[in-house]
Amino acid sequence: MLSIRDLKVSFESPQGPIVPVDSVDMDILDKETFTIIGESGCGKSLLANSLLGLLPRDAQVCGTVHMDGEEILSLKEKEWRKIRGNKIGLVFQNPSASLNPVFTMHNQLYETLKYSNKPSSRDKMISLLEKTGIKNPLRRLSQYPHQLSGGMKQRFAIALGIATDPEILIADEPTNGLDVTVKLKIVEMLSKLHAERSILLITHDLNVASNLSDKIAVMYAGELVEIAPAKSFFEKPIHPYSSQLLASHPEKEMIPIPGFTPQLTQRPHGCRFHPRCARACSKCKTEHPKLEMIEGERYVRCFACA
Ligand SMILES: Nc1ncnc2c1ncn2[C@@H]1O[C@H](COP(=O)(O)OP(=O)(O)OP(=O)(O)O)[C@@H](O)[C@H]1O
Ligand code: NI
Repeated sequence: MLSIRDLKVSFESPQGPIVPVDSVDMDILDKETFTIIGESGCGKSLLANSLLGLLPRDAQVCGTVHMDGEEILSLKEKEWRKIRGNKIGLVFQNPSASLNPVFTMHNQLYETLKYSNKPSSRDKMISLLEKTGIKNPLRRLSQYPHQLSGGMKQRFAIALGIATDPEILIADEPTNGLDVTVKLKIVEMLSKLHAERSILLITHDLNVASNLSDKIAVMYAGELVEIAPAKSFFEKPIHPYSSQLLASHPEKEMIPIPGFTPQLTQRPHGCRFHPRCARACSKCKTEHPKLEMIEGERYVRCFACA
């Protein structure tokens, strides 16, 4: 459904070009929940935003993204607007900041639907709110963002994301900052939506990832280092970074990964993870591994594992 090849996002910097997203290859299938995990700053949000034509002005992007056979990366802004919302929906990372405080829920939904030429009847709006688990939808429609709790705002942000019935929904940290009970409810609601469309989910939360995903991609220093079906990934992560990331989780052994993620201007030669990797050999210090298929459906970027 969405096929990404050799996607790169780069910027000019005083120290020369930096490449926060580097040579990403991945496919998101129909009705699949594809989740990207990885430490802060590894390039997850820039990757997601490049699929929406929402990169900062000074970003340079290359590679290809095909959606249902059509290349979308090279589209002009006017054409992007037709895709954004209609074919690709977005749940903003921070609903408190993205919801307009002077508009009621009704107005915001109305604008979103009108913008993409979708019917904006009250019944349609009520069913969207019901679908995202918002109780008393009729009363809620006349309220303003400040009258809603954090969890309710997040539900509403998801309602806006799916309002135009996109084929794929991109949700960047949809449970960030929510308390545990609210988070669980949002996860439950997202898993219901999952049957209807593809979802690209970005999260730091490994519980959320394991509950919702069909596939997991692990990103490190701008590159995907592992792609695997979620079940086999959590049973047996293969890339050393993946295993260390899982082990560093508070609910697991909580063993921190030694060292730091490299700065964008000082990425190590060879495998980008080698300075932090317990299994690194001399080849890892000099040669750059490719993402290779090792078992059906599993891809790993590692000399020690391939
Ligand atoms: N406009 C920009 N100009 C230069 N560098 C940028 C720009 N936007 C982001 N970056 C850099 O690109 C890297 C990746 O950023 P990105 O926001 O994609 O990370 P992330 O994986 O989503 O992190 P987080 O988990 O904290 O949200 C970061 O090091 C960031 O500093
Ligand atoms: Ni991010």
